[in-house]
Amino acid sequence: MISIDGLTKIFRLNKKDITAVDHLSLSIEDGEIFGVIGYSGAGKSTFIRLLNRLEEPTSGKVTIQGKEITSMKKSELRVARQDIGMVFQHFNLLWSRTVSENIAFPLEIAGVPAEERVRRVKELIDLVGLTGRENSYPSQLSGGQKQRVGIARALANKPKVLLCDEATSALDPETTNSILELLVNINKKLGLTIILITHEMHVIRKICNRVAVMEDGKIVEQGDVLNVFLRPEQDVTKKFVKQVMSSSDEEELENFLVHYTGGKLVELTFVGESTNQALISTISKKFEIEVNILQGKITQTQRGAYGKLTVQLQGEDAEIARAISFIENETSVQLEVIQHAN
Ligand SMILES: Nc1ncnc2c1ncn2[C@@H]1O[C@H](COP(=O)(O)OP(=O)(O)OP(=O)(O)O)[C@@H](O)[C@H]1O
Repeated sequence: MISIDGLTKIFRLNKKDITAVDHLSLSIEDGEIFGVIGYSGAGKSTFIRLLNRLEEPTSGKVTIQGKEITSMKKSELRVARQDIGMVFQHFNLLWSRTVSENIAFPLEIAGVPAEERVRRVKELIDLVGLTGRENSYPSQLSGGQKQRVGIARALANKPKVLLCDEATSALDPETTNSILELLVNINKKLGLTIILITHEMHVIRKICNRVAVMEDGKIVEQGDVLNVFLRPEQDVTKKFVKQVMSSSDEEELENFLVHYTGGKLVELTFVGESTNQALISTISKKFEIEVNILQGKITQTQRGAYGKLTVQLQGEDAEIARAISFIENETSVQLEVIQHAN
């Protein structure tokens, strides 16, 4: 659907070159929700703006649906952009226009006849859940409602691709969730390909199929969301995964581990299918051991569930060893012995 090849953007500021995006190559499939995550300054905003040439690349190629965006003349680009909707962090609404008029704006520019515009605007208002607010002005709306207008406007010309530039960063956690749900619905209902950039791993966890991690203008790691959660390779990725999986409780637990004496402490990692296995009850029935759950968290991603459980296995050494060997060899749950308790 989208292929990005050697994309580079160098800004010149006070006679110094700043490479915001550095020979970036990526390929995005039709109908997926693809997330790009990185810390501030990694080059995410520049990257997403290069895709529809809101920012002109220094070099490299962007091809969307077989059409090379980067070689288009301005007039061709104007037409191609109707297939690429964009949602912004700060909504970018027209403050003197009502909700309906904001959504109708791109239709006016595309020369859609008035009658069809009215019909299409109504459809979009229903789709994003703004029925009843048609004649409100942006200043009368909550942040979440403003973003719904932003999304409806981006969808007006029935694009094939939706670019989301930190679309939920200005929203509180609850509103963020409702906007993320809306994006998933739109993706499913319309089969739209969505590329989003964010600095929050929760956003990636909740809605993305695949993720790329960006640092210093480059993609340093990418893959299926579950795989990246399970086996983060780069330090930056590990930090992002921690955003989702660890809590202050977990750090606290480390200090308390010394108090759990006897047996073995193990960390179990459940991914996808394995989260459905009744592992704890199975091993406590099958072996002469006791299983003491110390801490755990299971979280959902678009690719399945992912979770970690810290448990203490108590009993005879040989029996514990048998239980560990059973988990390692006969289940798909991953096990790591944390420490041999005193
Ligand atoms: N118009 C510009 N002129 C000069 N430098 C720029 C410009 N836009 C971005 N940069 C620089 O490019 C680098 C990447 O910025 P960019 O905004 O793309 O990162 P980001 O990952 O989106 O971070 P943030 O989330 O803080 O916006 C930064 O060093 C930034 O200062």
